[in-house]
Amino acid sequence: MQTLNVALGDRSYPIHIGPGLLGQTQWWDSVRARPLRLITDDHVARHYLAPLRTLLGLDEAAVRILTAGESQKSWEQAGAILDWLLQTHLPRDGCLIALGGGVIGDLVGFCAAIYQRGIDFVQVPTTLLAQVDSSVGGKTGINHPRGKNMIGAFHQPRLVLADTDTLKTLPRRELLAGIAEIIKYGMLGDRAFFDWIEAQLDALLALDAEAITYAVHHSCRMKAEIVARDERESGPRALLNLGHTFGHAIETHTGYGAWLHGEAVATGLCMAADLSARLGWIAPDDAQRCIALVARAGLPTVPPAGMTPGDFLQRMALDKKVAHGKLRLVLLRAIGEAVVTADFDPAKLGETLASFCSPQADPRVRTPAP
Ligand SMILES: NC(=O)c1ccc[n+]([C@@H]2O[C@H](COP(=O)([O-])OP(=O)(O)OC[C@H]3O[C@@H](n4cnc5c(N)ncnc54)[C@H](O)[C@@H]3O)[C@@H](O)[C@H]2O)c1
Ligand SMILES: O=C(O)C(=O)C[C@@H](O)[C@H](O)[C@H](O)COP(=O)(O)O
Ligand SMILES: [Zn+2]
Repeated sequence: MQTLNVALGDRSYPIHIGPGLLGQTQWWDSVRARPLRLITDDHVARHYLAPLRTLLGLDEAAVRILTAGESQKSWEQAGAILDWLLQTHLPRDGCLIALGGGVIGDLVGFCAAIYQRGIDFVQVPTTLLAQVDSSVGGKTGINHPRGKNMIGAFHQPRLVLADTDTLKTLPRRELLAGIAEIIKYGMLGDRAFFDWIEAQLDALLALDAEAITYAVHHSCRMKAEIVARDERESGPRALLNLGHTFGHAIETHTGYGAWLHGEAVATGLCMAADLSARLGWIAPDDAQRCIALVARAGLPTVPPAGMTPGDFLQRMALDKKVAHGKLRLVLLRAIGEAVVTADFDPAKLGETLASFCSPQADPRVRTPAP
């Protein structure tokens, strides 16, 4: 078991990572005595709800089980949860538990941020993506038909409990989605980690315990350091958005759910690498290396059929990183060195979009299963 700390003064919190944590009581000492409400989804509940309920002594009325899926990150679902919290009289010193993937974490975290102007919550991430990324850092929110995560709040959890054993029941497609965010960390800030992912990809795909624990720990360490420096994304935190301006455009275009977040980010990473090479900032071979790693991981490397450069530009214009009317992108100066910049030739962006949206997509293409 390993513990990291997200250093944010009096809002600092631990991230515990390791196998078997969900069966252990000691992690709950700081919240156990408080009024608790647990929210999860039906897939996760099947595997992990009963033992946690017993451990925490929660009765049925303290638990809410949602239908799994990205469409739950909505105003309607947030409203329903807030109604339920009021109906069940959760006081301000209560605490929410988000048991599940990034959808549950983002949605429950958002409800915690706004319920009675903010209450505590705990992240219990059960997907690889949530363990390496979404459970840490306090970005919470919901989607809008016009844009991904457009409504939300920064609200840090009190505790993150990442039981790596839960990944054993994760569907393979969801495992791959998590690997996309792991590749992102290597590309944006740590070339040695990128090399490690290339070397250990088969071990990660086989859920080798040592490789998975290292990947979760290293990713969380990178994210915790960035978040501690720039909690509200006024600077370097935007590096964590590598691949996301393209990826979010795909998710919004496809209506949230047809493409998993990690799949859309995977394609976005390829597009960011390609554009960086077209700008002459990285060698074409390095861009190819990034795309090859994404493809080897069984992730898509081009956008959905029929999505046009115009579709991208329209969606990207609403990206949250737009400043003074200018699109800012996270691009590469090298593998392991990303920058956030508005200073790129838009014609080159057009070339990337045209090349990736081409109907004669290149043979690296792999689109996600329906
Ligand atoms: N807040 C952040 O910093 C941040 C970072 C990255 C992604 N996100 C958000 O996270 C969301 C994606 O999260 P996700 O990829 O975890 O998807 P998800 O929450 O939809 O979970 C994926 C699927 O796996 C199932 N599942 C979860 N854990 C399981 C387990 N252990 N065994 C079996 N099935 C399990 C879920 O029921 C669901 O069907 C997106 O909305 C994305 O925007 C947020
Ligand atoms: O924590 C961050 O900061 C990130 O950007 C992590 C991303 O992986 C994540 O998908 C995040 O939700 C994107 O945030 P957004 O502000 O671009 O909506
Ligand atoms: Zn992401």
